[in-house]
Amino acid sequence: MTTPPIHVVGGGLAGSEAAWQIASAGVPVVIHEMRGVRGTEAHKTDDLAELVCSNSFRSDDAENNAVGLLHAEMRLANSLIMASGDAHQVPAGGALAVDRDSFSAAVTARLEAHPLVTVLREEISGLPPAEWDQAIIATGPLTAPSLAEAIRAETGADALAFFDAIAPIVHFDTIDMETAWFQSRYDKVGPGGTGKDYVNCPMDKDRYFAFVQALIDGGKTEFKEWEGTPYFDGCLPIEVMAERGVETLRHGPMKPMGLTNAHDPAVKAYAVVQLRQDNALGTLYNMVGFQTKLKHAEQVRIFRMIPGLKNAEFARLGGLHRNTYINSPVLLDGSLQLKSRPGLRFAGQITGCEGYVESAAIGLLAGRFAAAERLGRPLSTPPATTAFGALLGHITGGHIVSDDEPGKRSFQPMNVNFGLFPPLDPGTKLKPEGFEGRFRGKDKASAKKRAVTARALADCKAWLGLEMRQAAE
Ligand SMILES: Cc1cc2nc3c(=O)[nH]c(=O)nc-3n(C[C@H](O)[C@H](O)[C@H](O)COP(=O)(O)OP(=O)(O)OC[C@H]3O[C@@H](n4cnc5c(N)ncnc54)[C@H](O)[C@@H]3O)c2cc1C
Repeated sequence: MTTPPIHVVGGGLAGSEAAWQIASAGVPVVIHEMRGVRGTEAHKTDDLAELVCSNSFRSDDAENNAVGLLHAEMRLANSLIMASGDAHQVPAGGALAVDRDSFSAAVTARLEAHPLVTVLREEISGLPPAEWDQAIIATGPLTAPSLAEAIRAETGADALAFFDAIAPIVHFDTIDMETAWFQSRYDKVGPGGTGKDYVNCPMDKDRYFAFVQALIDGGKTEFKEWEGTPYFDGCLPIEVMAERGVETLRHGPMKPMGLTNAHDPAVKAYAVVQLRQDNALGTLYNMVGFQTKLKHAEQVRIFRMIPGLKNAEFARLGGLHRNTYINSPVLLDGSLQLKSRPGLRFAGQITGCEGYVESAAIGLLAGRFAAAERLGRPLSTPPATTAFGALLGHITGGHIVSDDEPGKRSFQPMNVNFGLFPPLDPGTKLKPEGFEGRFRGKDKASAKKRAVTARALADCKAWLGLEMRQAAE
């Protein structure tokens, strides 16, 4: 009996990788890609896995950088995107940058040449039909409107964002807690909360005025034509609010009411910046209401003016652009399957990851999960200690829903970063063998990264080994 195919909708970074993984497992796959029949606002060619903007896969340093680690794990997992990236790289220092045309042409050629892969050029305008018992939707940030509408109808009105308003995210251990303090407004205790769920950074009047002026003067990123509708109600960029009047922010996201400075209760702050826990581990905090289209370097400069954030390191900077992504932590199970429609998976940026590499990595996982299911093998998910697992955890469950605004989604797209990984075991030896002299903060931070990446690669190899044994049984 022939194995029925798995259908992949969208032949971008995620869909191409998913299809490759499925075919490599010996299962037939059909890619349905609309380019060739209908274009998007950003793609320029009909090639699969087109890079719509930069040609960089970012750092290739697997020891010290989370995306470099993800590269390494993907190479271990027979990634087509990484193999093609490596084969078509151009000099870029420690980064992996590629010749975009030959990269996409190579991905297209490998897929088209594979005997188990069929590429159909067509737009899929509704959810997959019932006869596609196994399907993956990987239609990306620019999903065609009719399919987006069908997804919205299936998942509920609040479940699909069409516009991405992102606020910066800060590594908690870089916040100065001698200046900032934990407190929820009016000490309100929400479900699962403690009344101390926010980090608060106080400002006096002079600092506040200087900060508002810096926001107004700061360099902004211009909207591109395709970015269409400027803003959604309720997510105005912080600098646009600042331009509406010097007191606007103090009556909006920076209001000081219901907060008492734990370090100096007698002094009332003129304004307060709040940060909300962003992941279950408590290693990342997002700046509440600080969605912005300031240029990245300007964000770093201006947000470090905030007391308590002088030395802040950002896991992600803010931005505003059209995006289509689902509320994955609510809608998907741990194997990227839509809870309401078993057999239908999502992959790539539409799941709420961000970036070429992350999208391809989630495509890789969705492809492996779907193939395992088709072949009747047990589904094994990557350990949380790996970059694969950390990213999957972010998408399928690792975020916090706000206590103060019940029902409000707090899940936002993100690149892979060290804040998503579980902490090291307390006894982990960080000092290299034979290390003499002072082990300074900087040495410790790099040693920690190296320990996290070494653990990840070992656990990833063990996971892939287990999968191979299961395949052989
Ligand atoms: C303007 C812009 C600039 C970006 N710049 C960068 C950057 O510099 N670096 C970076 O890392 N990331 C960047 N990104 C994000 C990047 O696009 C994604 O991370 C990555 O391409 C997502 O991969 P994907 O496979 O999920 O989606 P895509 O690569 O977009 O692939 C989705 C595919 O689905 C197809 N499709 C859509 N709807 C349908 C349908 N109904 N039927 C059939 N096919 C359909 C599309 O034609 C497309 O080929 C940018 C995104 C945008 C929009």
